[in-house]
Amino acid sequence: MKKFSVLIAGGGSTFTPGIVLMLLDHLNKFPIRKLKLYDNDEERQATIAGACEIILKERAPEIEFLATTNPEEAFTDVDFVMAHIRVGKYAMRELDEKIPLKHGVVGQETCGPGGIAYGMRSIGGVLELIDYMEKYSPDAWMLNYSNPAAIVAEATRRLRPNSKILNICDMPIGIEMRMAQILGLNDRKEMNVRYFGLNHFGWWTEIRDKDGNDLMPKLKEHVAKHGYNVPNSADNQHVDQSWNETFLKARDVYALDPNTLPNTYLKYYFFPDYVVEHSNPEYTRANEVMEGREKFVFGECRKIIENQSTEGSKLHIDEHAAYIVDLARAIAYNTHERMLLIVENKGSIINLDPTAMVEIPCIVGSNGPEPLSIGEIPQFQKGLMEQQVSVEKLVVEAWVTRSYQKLWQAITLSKTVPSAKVAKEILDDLIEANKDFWPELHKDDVVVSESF
Ligand SMILES: NC(=O)c1ccc[n+]([C@@H]2O[C@H](COP(=O)([O-])OP(=O)(O)OC[C@H]3O[C@@H](n4cnc5c(N)ncnc54)[C@H](O)[C@@H]3O)[C@@H](O)[C@H]2O)c1
Ligand SMILES: O=P(O)(O)OC[C@H]1O[C@H](O[C@H]2[C@H](O)[C@@H](O)[C@@H](O)O[C@@H]2CO)[C@H](O)[C@@H](O)[C@@H]1O
Ligand SMILES: [Mn+2]
Repeated sequence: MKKFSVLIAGGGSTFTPGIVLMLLDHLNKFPIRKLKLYDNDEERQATIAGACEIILKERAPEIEFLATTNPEEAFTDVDFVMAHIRVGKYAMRELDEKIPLKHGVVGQETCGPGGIAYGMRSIGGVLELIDYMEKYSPDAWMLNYSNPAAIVAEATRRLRPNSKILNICDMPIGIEMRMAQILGLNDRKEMNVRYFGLNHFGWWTEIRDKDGNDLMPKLKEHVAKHGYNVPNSADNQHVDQSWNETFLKARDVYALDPNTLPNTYLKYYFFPDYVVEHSNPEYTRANEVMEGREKFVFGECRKIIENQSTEGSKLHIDEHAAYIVDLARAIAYNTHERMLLIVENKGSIINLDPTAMVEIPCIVGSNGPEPLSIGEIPQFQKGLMEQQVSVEKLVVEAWVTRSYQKLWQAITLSKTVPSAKVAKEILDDLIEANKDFWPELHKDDVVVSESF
């Protein structure tokens, strides 16, 4: 069996140790000969890499390991790049969340103005990774889950149309694992799903068991009462109260269209007033993550390095992340696995822009994804999606043309923002905060108005 060389780009990520443990747990399905970590922050990556090296020595000493900040070393002789970078790190996530909130607008990592700000930072970072991959390992595939995946996907569609990048999100997987628990199934793979939308903006339209029985009625009954909250959840990723609130709020999101089951992220678009009322502008999700997951993961890695052993380590496998192995296997072994990916519409949704990047089921094989046909979508979703697709396209247009005007339009168009005036105030604050990361925007086409 061929063994693969894998590069994790964003090696210093809080998710890296969980993903490395997951890869080691799946070596029988996806054998690895070389595992490399790449990051542009040497110090941050060193802690994670120090621990990963010991984990590998203990569990799979035959795998060659390297951590580097040198792109040539990192990207040479690689079959798969697993990309999870966060340009600007948590310090910038905190501002993405707090700046809009200061203006009474949803402050969220990937939705609304925060997601737009993050997108303006991520585009350059992900393009850089693609260029390194194509230069040093032109046959490699990039499995990208760097956020905001919707904007990153639109940018790569437009600026690197022939690149071998697959954009994927684990939110539907996390929700499907909860659905399986609600239904009393052992595995989400016992369900066949139909789903359509954009990243962090979608709906399940059909869920059946392997015999074709409709599972939606039982799920709807649960979601109408409890959202996606499940007693004694096996989910070890979402212990924070804010996530439980998000899973519960899905019952109100569901009420908007009881024909479908929603992605949890829709709460930011349907109930922005509720979200703002329930946010603390001084303490957001970024603060929770910095005090929670980041401290925990880096603390555990330091202990492993200090003890030169993983004995007693509380780091756990990120079982959610097994979807990355499914995706790599689909490419490597032509498995034709059916997976939700973010791909160019190209007529899959008949009544939507063919160039929109949509999240839909695809059959994945060695040549990449073959999107399934979705057909016509209802007016409600069509209206919402057209608005959100336009936001995402305008952000990429703003980045490409360095246009303040386009970015102002993008923020104004977001369903989370009440007016062009508020959009402009948020934009001006975001520009100041992001001056080390965004391209400089020109105001050539901006008309100065004193009337608002
Ligand atoms: N698609 C999904 O469903 C999904 C799920 C979980 C996390 N994520 C994403 O994964 C990423 C990592 O999340 P995290 O919370 O662990 O963040 P993190 O800040 O802990 O890690 C990100 C790492 O990327 C590095 N980095 C930033 N810019 C870089 C560049 N240009 N080149 C190389 N490295 C760079 C940083 O130094 C940092 O070590 C984020 O983009 C997050 O949104 C996506
Ligand atoms: O607020 P965070 O950093 O905890 O989470 C933000 C991410 O949330 C989703 O990813 C979840 C995923 O749904 C779940 O299955 C598990 O793996 O944990 C992830 C992180 O908590 C979302 O899909 C990502 O895009 C977000 O970055
Ligand atoms: Mn996601």
